[in-house]
Amino acid sequence: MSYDSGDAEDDVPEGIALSGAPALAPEDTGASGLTNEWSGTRSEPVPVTLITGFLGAGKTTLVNYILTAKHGYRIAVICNEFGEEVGIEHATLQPEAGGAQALEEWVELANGCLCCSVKTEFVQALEALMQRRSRFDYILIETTGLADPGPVAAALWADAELEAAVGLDGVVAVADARNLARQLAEPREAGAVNEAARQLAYADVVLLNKVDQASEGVLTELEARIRGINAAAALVRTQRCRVDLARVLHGFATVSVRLAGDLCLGRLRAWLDELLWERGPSTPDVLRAKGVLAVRGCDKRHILQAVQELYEIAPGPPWASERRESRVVFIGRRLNAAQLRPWGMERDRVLKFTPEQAPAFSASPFVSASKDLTTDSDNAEKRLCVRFAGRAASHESRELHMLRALLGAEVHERMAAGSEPLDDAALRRWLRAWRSPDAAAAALAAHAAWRAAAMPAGRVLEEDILHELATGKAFLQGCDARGRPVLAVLAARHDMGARDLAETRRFVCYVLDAAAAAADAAGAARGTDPVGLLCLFDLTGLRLSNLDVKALQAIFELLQSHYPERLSALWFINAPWIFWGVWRMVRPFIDAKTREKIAFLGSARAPELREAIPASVLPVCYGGAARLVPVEKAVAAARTAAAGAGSGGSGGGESDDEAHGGTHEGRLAAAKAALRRWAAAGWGAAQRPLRAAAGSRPVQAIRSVRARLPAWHHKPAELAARAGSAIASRASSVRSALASAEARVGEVGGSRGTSCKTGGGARRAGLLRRLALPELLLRVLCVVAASALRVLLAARAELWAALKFLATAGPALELWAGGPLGVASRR
Ligand SMILES: Nc1nc2c(ncn2[C@@H]2O[C@H](COP(=O)(O)OP(=O)(O)OP(=O)(O)O)[C@@H](O)[C@H]2O)c(=O)[nH]1
Repeated sequence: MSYDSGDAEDDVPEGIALSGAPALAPEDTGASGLTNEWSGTRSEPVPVTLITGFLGAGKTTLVNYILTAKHGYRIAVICNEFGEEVGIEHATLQPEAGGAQALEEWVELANGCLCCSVKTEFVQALEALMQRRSRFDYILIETTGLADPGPVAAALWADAELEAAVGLDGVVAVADARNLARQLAEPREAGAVNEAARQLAYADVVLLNKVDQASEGVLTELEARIRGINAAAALVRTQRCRVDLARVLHGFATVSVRLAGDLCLGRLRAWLDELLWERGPSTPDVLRAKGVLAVRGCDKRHILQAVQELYEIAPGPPWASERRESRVVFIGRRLNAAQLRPWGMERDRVLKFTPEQAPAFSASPFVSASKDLTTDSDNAEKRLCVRFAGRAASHESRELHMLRALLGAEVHERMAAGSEPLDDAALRRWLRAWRSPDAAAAALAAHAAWRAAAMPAGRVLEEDILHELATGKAFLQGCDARGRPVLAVLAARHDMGARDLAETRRFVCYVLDAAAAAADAAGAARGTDPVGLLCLFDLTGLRLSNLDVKALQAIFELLQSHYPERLSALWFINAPWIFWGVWRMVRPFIDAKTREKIAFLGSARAPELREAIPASVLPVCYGGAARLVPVEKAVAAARTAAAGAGSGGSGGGESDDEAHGGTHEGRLAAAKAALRRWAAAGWGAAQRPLRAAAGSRPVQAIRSVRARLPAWHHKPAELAARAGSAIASRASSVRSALASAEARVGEVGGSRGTSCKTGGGARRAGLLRRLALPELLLRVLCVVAASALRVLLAARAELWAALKFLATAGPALELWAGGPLGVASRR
């Protein structure tokens, strides 16, 4: 559809839409109800409709129907057959019924399924087809009954050239009313979702076909099941796939609009907001708009770029001597004269449209997003985002849909129980990490099972990570300039000899859960998806005893398997030379995507830190003004805030100290804190004497101490102040345990024989501790060895000369000595 300009531009009334594709008269509207609005301009993308459906559902019947209906399109069909039956589909076309009149190209792909084994051939076939682009207006792809439409649709985006040449117009799933229930019930291996469900999940339109073969009751039931799998798809009952083709083939139209004179930018924006955001079944569906604008009071041209709902208006080069006018091309569906004319014909509407007339739009967050983008016209990254956001969004929503359909109710329940509800943002993270709905669904199911087993309480309890918390090595600050929660880890406070790897893993989960919750809260406050976290892994003062390959591997393994896309950046700070050996061992276990997020900063005062993190969040040790916030304190504060919000603020006031102070529990806990203080050298050291003191029930004794140590044990100052009186009053048993433990410490000393650890672990720990002591010596030795090597290398020329001299002087010396040297010397 287009509006023609006539011959002379000057004859054109101001604001009339001009040029474009040859128009079809209303009579060209076929019985199908479809109006051909395809402009035929060669550079525009060809719409592609993917027809999917289980075996025998009626896909070929639909293709036949489309080819024989009156719609004016010239159609290319790519047909995928399974096995060797090439030619059968083509033969089933019905020329006697006027069939194939619209058929311009027929490509068959055989010996495999489009979504897997012949994907490459599919892309090649499509590319070859595009060489003959002028012969057709539309492409239909009929998949095999077993194909998964996801990978086929994704293949259209596989290659930049193809992406520009074709556009996925829609996915149509044909469902067989007679057999669908049975097809959906077919079990698949390892809980996989069967093909029929996949096809429905991916569809934009579902044709519930063969309605003549099912009762009304069955049809209603099937409709409910289809809605359960894909509520967003249009659902149409059909017999022999006879459907209003406007619901299946949409087609794109191109309308060019020209407007002489200057535009008021604010009012144009208001109009665009309405056009792009207020979409309805009968309003224009603009997929793309681009053009040049003459803006009132500005000597520069303005460039309009719009992709689906997002648009950008950026200043371009200045106007020269040519006439100032605006020209815009709209590409989309349902672009007709009546609805697009306001922009062109009713210039008054654009020019006289007051901002008050559009209050609904100004409240829209998207409007402000658009405005943000327009203010930063030089930002190429943003512009790129705008350009591709629309297409990416539709692809992603399709995949989200699929992922939701693939996940069972059990996974949803488990995730909710594990304090990880599967909202859209969470699903998007898993999709981005695993790249396909299938892989994401499998990973999510495994994750939900892991989390249910690892955290039966739904979260890591502080009492299960007491030793790790006591080290005081993890801190959760506020958010950086990009809204990323900042996590700081002081690696020098990690003691490999004293840690228990299982507890360290729990601790990592605790910290990541806290950071993830902070990211979610920040996202919710902004009204956007949460962003990832920025982790500062500070290696300042690292010693051999802090080097823990397994713990580092555990961090990356957990991040990759259970916290996908939660990490935005990981900055190692001040890595000393001893770290590089460990890094070399850990690096192969880190996937490429995570590796890209890692950077090494040479100093705690690196400017990157101050650039990325506001001073109010950046700890003092990195040049900021903030205090380090221990992660458990951040968690407690978040919980108090949540409890306050939940109970109107009444329940959040009581601190842990107050809760425990004065009670038996409080005093006992204080006594344990004294134990902790006494055993400040590490939990491992505390366990040994305690075990000895507890006599025959060491495990129970240790458990009871661990269980009773409250989360607030990390406040040594307060606890130490109370410990004396508490021990004196009620906790006599603990005191005696302490006394005997202290006595025992003298006897046992560093005895490894009484360690709670397994023999191998304890020996390693002891070895490392011993290694840690002569660390300086080791460093000196290394330096000496390196210097010696350097001297040897530098003196190699002299050495070589000396050897040559010996070789030549040897015979002379022999002569002088009266025989071989050896003989001479023996004599
Ligand atoms: N009764 C009835 N039969 C139908 C209907 N639609 C299609 N059929 C018949 O169902 C059979 C299978 O239809 P096709 O269009 O070949 O199905 P298909 O999905 O292409 O089959 P495959 O290519 O094998 O996956 C044919 O005999 C059609 O005539 C319908 O609405 N009612």
